[in-house]
Amino acid sequence: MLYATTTAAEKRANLRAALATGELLRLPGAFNPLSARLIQDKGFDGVYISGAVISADLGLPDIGLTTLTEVAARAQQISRMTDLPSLVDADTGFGEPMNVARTVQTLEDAGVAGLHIEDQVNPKRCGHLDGKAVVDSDTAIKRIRAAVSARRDPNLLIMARTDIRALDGIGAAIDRAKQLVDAGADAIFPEAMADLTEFEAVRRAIDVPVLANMTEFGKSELFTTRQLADVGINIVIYPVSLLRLAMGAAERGLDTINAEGSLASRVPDMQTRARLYELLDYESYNAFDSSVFNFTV
Ligand SMILES: C[C@](O)(C(=O)O)[C@H](CC(=O)O)C(=O)O
Ligand SMILES: [Mg+2]
Repeated sequence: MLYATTTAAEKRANLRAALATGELLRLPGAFNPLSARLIQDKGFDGVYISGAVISADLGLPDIGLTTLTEVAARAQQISRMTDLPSLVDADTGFGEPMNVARTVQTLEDAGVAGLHIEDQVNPKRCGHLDGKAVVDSDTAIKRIRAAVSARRDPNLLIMARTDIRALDGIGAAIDRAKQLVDAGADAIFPEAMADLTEFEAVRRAIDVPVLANMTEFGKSELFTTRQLADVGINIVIYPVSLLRLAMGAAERGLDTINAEGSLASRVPDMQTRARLYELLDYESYNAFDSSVFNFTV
């Protein structure tokens, strides 16, 4: 009832332990706190909190318009609704290295299990679009050093994302990944890999966990969990997927009202009231106060 019973410290320790098994962890993007409950209910290993989704949710493009305060507030709302560890997208860290340090502490306070900081210049953009620019190695390294030195819980996972592949190729991505690991990154997010062999090359070059971003309509093919596990990937995210699915269904529903004058034909596609209440754990509220759940669905 009300929120997760697992503490943030336990979730971070759990994420570390899960990564240590070497198994591929699957983290769908929770587009709201309720969807985090669904992700947990379906047996996934964690939730991803996407910057693209937080922006889109506000009706904004993913070009660095959201603030640390907004991202932390959403990360907290989502994280507290699940016992699973959450991994949040901290974009470029919201400023200079000192801002990165403050970002890490703020997101740590929000209860996330991990976060990633990327090496794009500000204003950033989606990693799967053309026209990106990245900062030099020195700046990228400073961001990660600042992030690592700022955390208070040593289990908070600091992941470094590099966007350099799209600009300078896979060789540069591997070099940068190594530098970021040397700077203290606990894991690497190589963005916009062209194919599986590139994921494999990054995997071979470093010995910390590697994340694969299976975002749709992007630069990477949508590999299966089997394919990713076979090349040694440790975390796969589906960052915007649930939002895309939900918005696709919403569009079709609105078209149906326009075309048919009713949503009756769409009811079979909908989550039922009973299932929603199950996810909300409505019954526990009734156990707390028996006047709450005195009806049938
Ligand atoms: C992972 C990502 O950073 C995100 O914000 O979810 C995006 C996803 C997307 O826009 O498809 C990304 O830059 O890849
Ligand atoms: Mg992002």
